[in-house]
Amino acid sequence: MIDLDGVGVDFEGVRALDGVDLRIADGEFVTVVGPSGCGKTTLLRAIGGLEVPTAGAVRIDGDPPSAAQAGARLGFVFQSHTLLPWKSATENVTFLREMAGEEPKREEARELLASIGLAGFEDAKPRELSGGMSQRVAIARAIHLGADVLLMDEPFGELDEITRDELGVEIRDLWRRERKTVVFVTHSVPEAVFLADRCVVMGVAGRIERVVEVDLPAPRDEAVLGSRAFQKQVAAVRRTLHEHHA
Ligand SMILES: Nc1ncnc2c1ncn2[C@@H]1O[C@H](COP(=O)(O)OP(=O)(O)OP(=O)(O)O)[C@@H](O)[C@H]1O
Repeated sequence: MIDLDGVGVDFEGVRALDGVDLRIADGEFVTVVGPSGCGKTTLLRAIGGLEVPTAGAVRIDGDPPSAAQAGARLGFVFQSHTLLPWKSATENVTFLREMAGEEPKREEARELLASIGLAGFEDAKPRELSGGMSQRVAIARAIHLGADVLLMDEPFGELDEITRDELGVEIRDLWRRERKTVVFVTHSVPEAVFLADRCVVMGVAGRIERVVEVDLPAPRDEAVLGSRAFQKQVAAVRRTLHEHHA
């Protein structure tokens, strides 16, 4: 359980987050959407313990995020690729555990890569991988680390729309298989709705305006993107965003 209680973050006169209350249950997929500068990244960083709140508190299973981080329970996936260029895809997945002094589990890493569409690329170097493939490696790395909370900041932001849609379907599948808790920041309303159980809509000035329960079937494929139910949910989130973005 992730628990944010009255969380505020100030940066030299800028209020990036203001009185944020949010609870995320284990195994939930929550997306955070909102206009540029509304505090999405700051919210994610506060959950991950990378930003210390100036008001309120973040708890992960009752502990501060630093405790969850120390136990390698948090996995980060960011927009730009953070792979080591001289290591293969498999080595990029295993190296964080090796750094922690563990025996590398290469077979496990290879299987994980294959399960997210990288069969045949296990030995490829990052320069041989497309942007979408690199993000798959970064996701596999977070899972291999044993993280049970995945914090994702616009991980598909630099990808073309078709790759984004494909990765969206895959990340939902992976989430259903692995039962991780996912907090996923995005600018894209359709992406936020497609992926989420709940969609946190932020407005200006670092506030949560509304949390939308996404009422779509749990297994989701590309066909969902064209459904009326999906379009209705997207419209509802857009309305909330525009109401609070005068
Ligand atoms: N380290 C920092 N120092 C000063 N101001 C900051 C810092 N980080 C963020 N801010 C400010 O806090 C506010 C929220 O920023 P944040 O990056 O969380 O927004 P965001 O919604 O993620 O934006 P975007 O979608 O453009 O990435 C912005 O006004 C930003 O300029």
